Amino acid sequence: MVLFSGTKSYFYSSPILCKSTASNSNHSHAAHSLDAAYIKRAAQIADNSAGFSSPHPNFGCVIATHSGIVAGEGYLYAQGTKAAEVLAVEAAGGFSKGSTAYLNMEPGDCHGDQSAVSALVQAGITRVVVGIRHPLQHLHGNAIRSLRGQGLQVDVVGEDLKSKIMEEARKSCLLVNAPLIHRATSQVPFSVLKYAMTLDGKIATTSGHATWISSKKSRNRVFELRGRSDAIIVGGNTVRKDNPRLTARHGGGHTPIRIVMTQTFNLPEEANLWDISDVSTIVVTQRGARRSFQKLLASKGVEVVEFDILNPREVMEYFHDRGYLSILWECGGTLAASAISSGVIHKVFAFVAPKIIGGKNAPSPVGELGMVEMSQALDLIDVCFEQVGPDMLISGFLQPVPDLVPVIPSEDETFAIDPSITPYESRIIFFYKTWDPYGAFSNFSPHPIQMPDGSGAYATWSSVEHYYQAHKFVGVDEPVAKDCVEKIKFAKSPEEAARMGRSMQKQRPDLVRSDWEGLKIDVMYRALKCKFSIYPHLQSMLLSTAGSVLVEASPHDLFWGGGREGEGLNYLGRLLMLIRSEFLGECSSPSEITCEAL
Ligand SMILES: NC(=O)C1=CN([C@@H]2O[C@H](COP(=O)(O)OP(=O)(O)OC[C@H]3O[C@@H](n4cnc5c(N)ncnc54)[C@H](OP(=O)(O)O)[C@@H]3O)[C@@H](O)[C@H]2O)C=CC1
Ligand SMILES: Nc1c(N[C@@H]2O[C@H](COP(=O)(O)O)[C@@H](O)[C@H]2O)[nH]c(=O)[nH]c1=O
Repeated sequence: MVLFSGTKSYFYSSPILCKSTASNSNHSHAAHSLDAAYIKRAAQIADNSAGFSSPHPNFGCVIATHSGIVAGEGYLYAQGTKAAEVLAVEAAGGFSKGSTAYLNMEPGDCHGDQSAVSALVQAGITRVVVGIRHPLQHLHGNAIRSLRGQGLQVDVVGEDLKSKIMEEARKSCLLVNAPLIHRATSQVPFSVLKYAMTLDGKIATTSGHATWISSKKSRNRVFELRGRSDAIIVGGNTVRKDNPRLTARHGGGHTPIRIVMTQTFNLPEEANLWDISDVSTIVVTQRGARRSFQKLLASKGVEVVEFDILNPREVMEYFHDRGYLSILWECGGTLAASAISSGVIHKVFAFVAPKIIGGKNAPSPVGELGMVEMSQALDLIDVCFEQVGPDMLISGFLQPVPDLVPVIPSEDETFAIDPSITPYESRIIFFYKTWDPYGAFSNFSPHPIQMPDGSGAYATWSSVEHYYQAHKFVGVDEPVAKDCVEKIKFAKSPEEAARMGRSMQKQRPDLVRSDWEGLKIDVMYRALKCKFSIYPHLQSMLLSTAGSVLVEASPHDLFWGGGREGEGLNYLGRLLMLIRSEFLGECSSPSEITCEAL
């Protein structure tokens, strides 16, 4: 279970430290071991955010004093929350001075405010050890350069620190961000195929019955795997046979959405997956398949996305563009074979139960791959064996974690922020996720705003998203609505605020203020105006885009975003352009914004 703590402040003498101080002759070797141990520890705590930080990296930071004692730790909880380095120096307090900071990955300065770098510098850290450089080109090397420029000693594992133990430490850093590195390299989300099979290799009986093959303990483990994923995907036949729920029921943790892939759209009218009160479901299908049934599902709140060519690669490319980091495939053998053949599966988790069911036609975990000789078999890499209750869990990579040389090119071209840019130069700047070159324009960026409430008193909101989502329910005279506003206000991340606001709006439309549709643009405008007024560097970034069209590259949000093929209304982009014009003195601030005014 992932519990939010974000920071831990404690002092302990590590066993490695005892060794290192005991033997002076072996001092440099001991110091080296200490560096490796703390880099591994940084990777270990970074893993706490798996599922939450998507599609951004998992970051961990350990601060150790000159004498090798851990003074503070922190990890990035989710996108749009405080950087791991900020949390670690807060936890270490005065002990940061003269200490060493260990980072599993070079921080990425996505917002022009260098919060991680300045936290380390201001706290008086004198040395930084970096496990791996940031893999994205527009962020790669920036923080390291900046830290060195400010006089800190920066040692990068594998460059400045080389040895076998350092190689192991580096590997732990690659593994903790394997989904990110795979995603960035292959331009599809990191995909894990998970299945449960009997000892004789069956995933169901001949009749298609499959509950249960693996033990309760194994299935609990599956809930954890779900909690680390952005989405779980199954094929239409699994929906027809199993009527699954596909929820992460281990308590706490991230809640993935559910995806059904169906060519025929021959799906049941009633199914657990159509209950979207807690989690959303997206059905991806062939263009034109059973349109009337599509409408019926849409009326239940299920999202349907049509594809000209429905195959695992196209579908994964779409979810990559939608910002998904990792996907758990819990499908049967037919879809699994298709996904493996398309090259989109990166890792496999196979639960093997000590049971035999037999059956010549009972399905197996992977269908036809067209292989005829054993030499063609796919070998798993970095294989792990683990006993889970009575079952054996075998896991391994189908595709090795790519190394970071050469650097992975950024999706979007990086434009230098240049105030001399001519207003006549027209181009489109897309932004979406907070780590994009213009990611600070996203409502999920970690920039708190101060906004007046009904009585005129100012309150702080952790992000524009927190403010926007909560305002769906502001002023509604119902205790549940008031409670909802408070819960959203104190949501731990912008993503959680968004999830709470959206699901409450779906479940209890009666609690949404009656004037919301007419008001929402104005609410967003005011929040954005505040954000770009109080952060000078964000205002400069916005002004530097003068002459460019700003588009929120959300392929699914057709109101705030630009849509998949430019069919979206892009109101977020439009509001930003309006605010930019106001800052440039090209227009005055309107008293109230409506759709028509944009
Ligand atoms: N033990 C385990 O771990 C699991 C067992 N199972 C069992 O497996 C059986 C179902 O297996 P299976 O039919 O393979 O599973 P799936 O339903 O997961 O996959 C096949 C279905 O996927 C859809 N699909 C869409 N695009 C493609 C594509 N490009 N290639 C292939 N399929 C596509 C089709 O749906 P459509 O027909 O709607 O067009 C197709 O029938 C059930 O008995 C179930 O209980 C299932 C999951 C896990
Ligand atoms: N039968 C089987 C699995 N089957 C998978 O789990 C899905 C059901 O999930 P849920 O409805 O959330 O409990 C089912 O459709 C299939 O994808 N998984 C396992 O770990 N072990 C098992 O023995």
